[in-house]
Amino acid sequence: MFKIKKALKEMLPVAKSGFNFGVGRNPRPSLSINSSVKPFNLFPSVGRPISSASIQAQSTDQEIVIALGGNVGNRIQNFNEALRLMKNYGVTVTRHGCLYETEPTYVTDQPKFFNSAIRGTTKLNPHDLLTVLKQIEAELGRTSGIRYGPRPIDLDILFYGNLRVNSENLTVPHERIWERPFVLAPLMDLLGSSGENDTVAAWHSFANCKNGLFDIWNKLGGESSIGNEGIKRVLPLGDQLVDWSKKTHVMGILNLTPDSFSDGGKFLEARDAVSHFRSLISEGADMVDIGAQSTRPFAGRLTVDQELDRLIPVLDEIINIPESKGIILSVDTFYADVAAEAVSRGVHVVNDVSGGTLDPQILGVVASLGVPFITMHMRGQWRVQTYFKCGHTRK
Ligand SMILES: Nc1ncnc2c1ncn2[C@@H]1O[C@H](COP(=O)(O)OP(=O)(O)OP(=O)(O)O)[C@@H](O)[C@H]1O
Ligand SMILES: Nc1nc2c(c(=O)[nH]1)N=C(CO)CN2
Repeated sequence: MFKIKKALKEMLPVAKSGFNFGVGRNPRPSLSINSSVKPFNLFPSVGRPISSASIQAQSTDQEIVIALGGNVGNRIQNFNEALRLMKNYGVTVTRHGCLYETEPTYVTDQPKFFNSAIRGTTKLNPHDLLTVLKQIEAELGRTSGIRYGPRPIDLDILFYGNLRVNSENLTVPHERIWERPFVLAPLMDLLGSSGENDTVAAWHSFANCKNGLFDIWNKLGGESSIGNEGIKRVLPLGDQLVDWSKKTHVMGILNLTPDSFSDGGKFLEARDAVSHFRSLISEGADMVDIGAQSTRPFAGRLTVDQELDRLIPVLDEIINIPESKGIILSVDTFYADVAAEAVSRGVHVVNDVSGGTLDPQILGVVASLGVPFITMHMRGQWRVQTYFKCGHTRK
């Protein structure tokens, strides 16, 4: 009872004020969300149908999965905008699936789709969530077109807590999950290797197979179908769409440091560094990671300015040589300011050996730059990494 009251109290401000449609570049029409529970048929995955009293308990956070698809306009911009709006309107995104480029199904004479899925939590009830998703689709320019035809964005509710919903305008789990590789592939990215909690166990149970959703996915081809069957795992980097499923990509390392293990001191001069960059490319590197700060044990730490002084002259030369066209560049740094400067000069990826722990600004900065972030794990403090052996530390 306490939980229900608390949940209703938490929902009240939302219900009173509506969601913040005014935020962002364009003023948006306001949508008032009525948080009261609408009538719908509920059949919990296990056990008896839920009574209306317990329906209200769903206004506490529920775990949900939403599938995204779209094949009209700037697909990545539409996905990003849909995610931003979802967050604004009451969905907390907790996990992102990978991004897939997929051949159109059902109606095949239309452009390729982007597909992905997110896992999140929401206090919106299922029908209010559907209303919000329809509103976002409309805001992103979706108009009623042909069934299964082209659209800037399609947002489908795959799962809502452990509930089954069957109403005139909403069916959860989504009816066509089971036949769609473009839905199952990103859904797999959102699941742990086995049931993580009761809600995820319920999602598996909806599949009516011994190994739940994993069996359904494997029947449709599973991981080995990615890259072959009209479904590619992709990542937009600058103006390229990189297909990660086509082959193993090789990353070359360019250390602009005096003291790194393998090549310290060899490429301090810009001329030598650029020449090494060229030879990495000629030997088949698809990506080059450029770092000016040594993170080996006992290395002294450079300031932002010192790191930039080493990095920028080399970076500027590399960006301007023809060989760098089509090559993915990453900057190996743990400083937010170095990451921002490198990206402004054309670097595609930020690679942080400290996983965001040495400069707390870096995660927010990289998020606002909108570039991929490689998060590395470092054992213990930088200076003592080698002392972490078999779980013991030495002072
Ligand atoms: N789980 C669900 N998620 C989203 N919409 C749903 C769901 N269940 C039923 N619907 C209903 O389906 C209607 C049609 O949805 P939509 O226009 O997205 O169809 P579609 O994209 O052409 O096909 P599909 O939903 O199979 O991908 C929606 O207006 C909505 O009322
Ligand atoms: N590959 C792919 N094909 C589709 C998709 C989609 O998201 N991806 N959505 C459709 C409309 O629901 C119809 N066909």
